[in-house]
Amino acid sequence: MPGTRRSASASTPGWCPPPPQYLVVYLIAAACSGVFVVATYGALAALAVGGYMAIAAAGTAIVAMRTSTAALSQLVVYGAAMFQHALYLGDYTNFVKEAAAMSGPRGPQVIEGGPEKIRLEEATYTYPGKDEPSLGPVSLTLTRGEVIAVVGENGAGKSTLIRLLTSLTVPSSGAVSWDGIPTTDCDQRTAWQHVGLVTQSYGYWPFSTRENVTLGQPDPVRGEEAVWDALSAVGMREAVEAFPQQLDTLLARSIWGGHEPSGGQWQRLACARAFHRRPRLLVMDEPTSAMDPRGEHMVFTGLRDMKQDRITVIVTHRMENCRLADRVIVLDGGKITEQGTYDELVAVEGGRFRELVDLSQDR
Ligand SMILES: Nc1ncnc2c1ncn2[C@@H]1O[C@H](COP(=O)(O)OP(=O)(O)OP(=O)(O)O)[C@@H](O)[C@H]1O
Repeated sequence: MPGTRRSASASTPGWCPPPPQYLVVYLIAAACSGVFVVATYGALAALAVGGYMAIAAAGTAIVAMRTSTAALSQLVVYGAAMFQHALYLGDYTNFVKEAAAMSGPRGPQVIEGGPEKIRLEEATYTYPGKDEPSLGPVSLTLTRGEVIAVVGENGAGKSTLIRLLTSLTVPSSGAVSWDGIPTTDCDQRTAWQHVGLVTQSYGYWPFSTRENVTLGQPDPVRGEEAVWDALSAVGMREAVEAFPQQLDTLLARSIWGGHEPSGGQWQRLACARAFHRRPRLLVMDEPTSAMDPRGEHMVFTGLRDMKQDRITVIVTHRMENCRLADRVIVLDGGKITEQGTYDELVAVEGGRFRELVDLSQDR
C-alpha cells in the first residue's frame, strides 16, 4: 500500500529523531565499555610482561573475552527483538478479539444463491466503547435488481450501514435479515461468498494482474475470459494489454520486471475484482474517487449492465452518480431522513438531498 512500502527516513512523515537523553545514556555506556576494555587489556599485558601469566594464557583470555562479548551482544539484540515481537503478538491477539466482538455471534444457516431481499427492521449499531448508536434505528428493504445510492455527509453512518447490510457485523438492536433469515443466524463464510465489497481503502497486492482480479474467487469455468471481461467493464483492457506480460505482469515496481499501476488504475482493478466475483450483493463505497471521468463512466455503465442479478449499493459523495440509482437514501446523523429517486429528492425545496446537490454544483 502507498505509504507502507516506503522505508522510514528523516524525510518520511512520522519519523522523529531519538530524544537527547537516549544519546547521553548511549555515550556514557560506550565510554564505560571502552574504559573497561582498555583496563582489562592493560591488566593482561601487565601480568604477561611481569611474568605472572603465560603469554599464551593472556592471548586465550583475550579471545575468550571477545567471543563472550559478541555472544552477549547477540543475546541482548535477540532479547530486544523477542520483546518487540511479543508486543506485535499482543496487538494481533487484541485485534482478533475486538474483530470477533464487532462481528457479533453467528449461526449455521446457509443462504443458497445469495440474498434476494435484505431487510433492516429498526436496526441500530453502537460501536464498542460508545454509549450512543452511530446508526439507527433504520428500517429499509433492498430487493434484487435494484441499484441504491447512499448519500450523506461525513460521519452520517454510511459505512456503518454497509457493515450491517453485508453482514460484516450484526445490529446492536433490531434486526437485519437476508431472505427472512437474521444475519445473526447466517453462516458468515458462506454469506460473504455472495458479497462483493469495494471499500474506500481497497486492497491491492504485489501479485500478478490476473491474481489482483481473481483473488478470493477465481472463475474455474470461464477462466481468463472472465478476467478480461471484468477488466473491460472498468475500462482497463487496453491498459493491461500494454503491460509487459499482460495478465501475468507483476504489479509492484519493487519486483524485477514489475509494473506499478497509477492510483486510478488500482481503483479500477479493485472494481474489476468486485465485478469478476459477480456477487449477489455488490457494495461500492466511493468506488471512483481516484478515477478520471472515463473510468468513472465505465464503472457506472458496468454497474448498470450487471444490475439485474444482484442488489447493488453505491455510497457516493458525487451527487451526479445518484442519477443511475433506482433509489437514493439520504443519511443524516445515523438516520434515514429522505429516500426516493434522484428527480423526486432534488425537487424537495429545503431538503437535505437538494442542499447536497446545490453544494456540489457550486464547487
Ligand atoms: N470503529 C469505530 N469505532 C467507534 N466509532 C466509529 C467507528 N467507525 C465509525 N465510528 C463513528 O460512527 C459514526 C458513523 O461513521 P461512518 O464511518 O459510518 O460514517 P460515514 O458516513 O461512512 O462517513 P464518511 O463519509 O466520512 O466515510 C461516526 O460518528 C464515527 O465517528
